[in-house]
Amino acid sequence: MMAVDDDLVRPLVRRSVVEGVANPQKVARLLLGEGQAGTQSGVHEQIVAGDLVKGKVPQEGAMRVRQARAQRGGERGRRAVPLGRDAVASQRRRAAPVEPFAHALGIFEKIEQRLLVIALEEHGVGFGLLQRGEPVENAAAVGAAVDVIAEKDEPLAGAAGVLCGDHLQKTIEQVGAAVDVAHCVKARPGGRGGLLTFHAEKFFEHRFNKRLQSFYSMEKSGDRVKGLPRRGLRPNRERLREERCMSVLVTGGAGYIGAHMMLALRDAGEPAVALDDLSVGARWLAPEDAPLVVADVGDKAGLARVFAEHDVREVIHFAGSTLVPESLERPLAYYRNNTAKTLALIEACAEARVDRFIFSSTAAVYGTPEKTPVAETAAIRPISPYGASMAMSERILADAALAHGLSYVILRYFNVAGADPKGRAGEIGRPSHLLKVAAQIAVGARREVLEIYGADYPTPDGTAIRDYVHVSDIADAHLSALSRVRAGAARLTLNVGYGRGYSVREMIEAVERVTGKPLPYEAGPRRPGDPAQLIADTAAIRAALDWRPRYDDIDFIVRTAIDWERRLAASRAGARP
Ligand SMILES: O=c1ccn([C@@H]2O[C@H](COP(=O)(O)OP(=O)(O)O[C@H]3O[C@H](CO)[C@@H](O)[C@H](O)[C@H]3O)[C@@H](O)[C@H]2O)c(=O)[nH]1
Repeated sequence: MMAVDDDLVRPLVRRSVVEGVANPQKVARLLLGEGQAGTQSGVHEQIVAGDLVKGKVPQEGAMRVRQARAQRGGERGRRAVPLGRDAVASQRRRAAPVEPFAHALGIFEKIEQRLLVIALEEHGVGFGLLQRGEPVENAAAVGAAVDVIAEKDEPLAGAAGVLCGDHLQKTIEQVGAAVDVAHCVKARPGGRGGLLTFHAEKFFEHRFNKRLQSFYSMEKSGDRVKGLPRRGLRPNRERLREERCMSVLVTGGAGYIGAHMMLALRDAGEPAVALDDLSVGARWLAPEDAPLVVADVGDKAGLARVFAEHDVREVIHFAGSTLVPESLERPLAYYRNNTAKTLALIEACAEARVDRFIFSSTAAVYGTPEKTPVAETAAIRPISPYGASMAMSERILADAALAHGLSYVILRYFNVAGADPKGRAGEIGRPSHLLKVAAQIAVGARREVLEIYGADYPTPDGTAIRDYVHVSDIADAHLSALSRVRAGAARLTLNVGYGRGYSVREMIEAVERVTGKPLPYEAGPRRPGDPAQLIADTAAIRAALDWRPRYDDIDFIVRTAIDWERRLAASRAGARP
């Protein structure tokens, strides 16, 4: 592998077209037409020239380049193979502008290479290939996002992966730990010598829209897509490029679900900014490498500043109060935090250029549904101030969307539970959620006995049934919703659940299975505001979004909650677990 000359790389990167071709012989083969078709010779010439300047191109490779150019003839052929920096510079000056173009080298199968190229072009993504150990700063000039891809089976120091925004200052070596490994089927991050195998399908799934994904699967299965040229779809590049530079605003980004959302966005290579007043969340819960604005979500002037400063066009709104029993004690706080502040946020969006909105709502808007599983078409009859405050916010958003051209997805989620499987985030404090309380008792962080709120419900074992959804799946649903609003105008309200429920007793049994210890509990009276049963009808979300839950396994959910609680218990109060 050869190092690419910085002076050469920088201007090329600035044009979003770096071909850090590792091996000049490969370049030669490409120019000879033996490799991937469709090369942009301007780029290759410059890179080859750069390699030649360093005197590292094997004679054979240089010869073949010469031959190739000679065969093509023309002026470019005649001035091929410059031998000094001046020649490189002059060639660089004369080189015609080139289209974004890339070779994925060895990471992808051929078909994937081509599709990757199409995808990157499609999305106007600044794209570059850097050498092992090459500082990523060389690519920083591209702007908001750079995809860095190294060769297959290359040591982790030249890791394969997706980088963006804040990672740009890191070298590829450092990136070994920082790189998104979510889309890698095999990864040993954090150390030298590991291998990352890039999982192209996952990459496409998360990064690109449905249309492209289906194109990808059809191409992969060998089908031709009728009416589409083989080199793909012609997008509005300007718009796509613009989108790549924006940040997604995550309100409540230092809270339980918001922090998972920030992680999911980072894992997907999406620049994001968190906004949180830290009343419930904590600074250390939000990813360290993402900006966190400490502000009130109802402060319109503050929001306008954040929108402008971070070029926000999309908002994912989590900030608010979420505890059913607390809402009965402090209803006005719930209407202020959840309804009035959401109104202020939507007003600020309407006044700015923010036109895509994902709203985290709740199954509590259904109250006690007549039918279970409950579909989105069911009557909205909340039985707690919490549910009512969120139902009002939903209505405000829907009305504002019609009048102000907002595109939105409302996600009504059922019982969020568990913690990040990698242990990076989880629920903190002493909220009243069943699994949180049970996990705290199980690890000794709470001394009391778990109280079952009602054992006389009309359910098989008498205890209330809920549809528990892993928090990372909730975050993924938001990512899918984001893709959906980007794909075109959307006004969708969708349940987020797995479509099956567990009773309180079944949850206790799951905790006992995972810990291998009995959990002390006793049955008490019903808790006001609790319906007997809440299970999602998931048909709508499965049809509307490309959301595929990854953690639909109650023992896994419980295990992540227990692991998180153990981390918290082991750390000193307030310290990062
Ligand atoms: O110590 C406890 C805590 C809870 N429960 C029961 O466990 C079930 C789940 O309760 P909890 O975890 O407090 O969640 P919910 O009250 O169902 O509300 C959650 O689920 C809603 C959607 O279903 C979300 O909107 C809310 O934000 C979220 O708090 C309910 O039947 C509770 O009565 C107990 O029996 N003992």
